[in-house]
Amino acid sequence: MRNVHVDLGSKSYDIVIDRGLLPHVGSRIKTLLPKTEKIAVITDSNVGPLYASLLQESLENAGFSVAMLTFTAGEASKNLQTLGTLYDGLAAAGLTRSDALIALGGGVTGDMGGLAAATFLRGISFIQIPTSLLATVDSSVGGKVAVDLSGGKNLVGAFYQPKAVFIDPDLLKTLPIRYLHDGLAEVIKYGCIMDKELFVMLEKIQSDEELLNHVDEIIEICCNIKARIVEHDEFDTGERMLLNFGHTLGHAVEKTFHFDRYSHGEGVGIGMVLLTRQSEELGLTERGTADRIAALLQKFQLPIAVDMRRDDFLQAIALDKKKRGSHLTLILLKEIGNSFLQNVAFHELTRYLP
Ligand SMILES: NC(=O)c1ccc[n+]([C@@H]2O[C@H](COP(=O)([O-])OP(=O)(O)OC[C@H]3O[C@@H](n4cnc5c(N)ncnc54)[C@H](O)[C@@H]3O)[C@@H](O)[C@H]2O)c1
Ligand SMILES: O=C(O)C(=O)C[C@@H](O)[C@H](O)[C@H](O)COP(=O)(O)O
Ligand SMILES: [Zn+2]
Repeated sequence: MRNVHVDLGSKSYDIVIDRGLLPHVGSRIKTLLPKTEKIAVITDSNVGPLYASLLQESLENAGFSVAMLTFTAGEASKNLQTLGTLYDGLAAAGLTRSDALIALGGGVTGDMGGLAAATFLRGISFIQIPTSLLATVDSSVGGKVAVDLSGGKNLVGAFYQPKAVFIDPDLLKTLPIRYLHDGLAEVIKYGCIMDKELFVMLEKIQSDEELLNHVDEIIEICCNIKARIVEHDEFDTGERMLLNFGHTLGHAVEKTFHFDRYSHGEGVGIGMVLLTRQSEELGLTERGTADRIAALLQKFQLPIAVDMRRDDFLQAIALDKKKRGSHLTLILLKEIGNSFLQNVAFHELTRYLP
């Protein structure tokens, strides 16, 4: 078992990483939330049929009554309409303020379930049980919860920390390869922004099988990086923005293709390469860095280019959450493992765009 503690004062919590954890998670949650009687589990149409009954049984054995709410899998569901349906489900299940919500699934489930937990009855206890690589290494940690608008990614959301994150890496065995690679893009991101050793370790991995053999260690490394950043900057006013490397262009890619062509990790991968190529041209990044990132992404069948024009990027970036008035904060690399924030006037942004 591995444990990563997130130290946020009264909002502190543990990330537990343990194979075979899911069938035993009910008793752990009972210890954590002794006054809770009812738990709503939010899951999607792929993950539900695989794992919901195992979780339900574990929760019921621990004495909870359980309401299961399922939505259609995919980023295109991460919106206000689905959220509204979830609120109706929570109300119909009769949840009270001492009850709790569990998100069982990938980042879409965690982000939307978290926003439901943050807002239903003005906030009920929230637990993350991430099931995709991306959710284990990134989205289940740190408390960013949100849904998309057609105008942009994660535009309606909150900062709402979970009471615990329970990771059972055995669940990754059923994850489709496309989404294993999608999650890897965020792992590569961590390597790029502050862990050269992690990046080099990924460069040495030659197959998906080898990747899965290292996955517990990779999850622990990434959760530790994110936990330390979030402890310093929970509300994304400085250092936390480094976690957004590749996301300004990546979110633009996702939005431009209506959230159904490129997955989040695919968008982030494209964003990391395109931005780093430009910053190399501007003399801000060590030469060869973009090629190195691109080679690593390509080894795991991730895209490194996109059919978009500069105007498409500009339009989509207009609502980026790192924009303050007429300035936008970009995240750039000096070299692999070394990142910095660059404040750019919006009218000068084209210098950084492909
Ligand atoms: N809050 C944050 O800090 C944060 C961080 C990174 C990404 N995100 C968000 O996370 C989302 C992407 O997450 P994702 O890649 O997990 O997407 P996702 O939730 O759509 O999951 C990807 C696909 O894998 C399936 N799946 C998940 N776990 C499975 C399993 N164990 N077995 C079989 N199928 C499984 C899902 O049903 C889905 O089809 C995006 O919306 C992104 O914006 C949020
Ligand atoms: O936790 C963070 O902070 C991140 O930026 C992690 C990102 O991987 C994640 O995609 C996040 O949801 C993006 O945040 P946003 O504020 O740009 O919506
Ligand atoms: Zn991300």
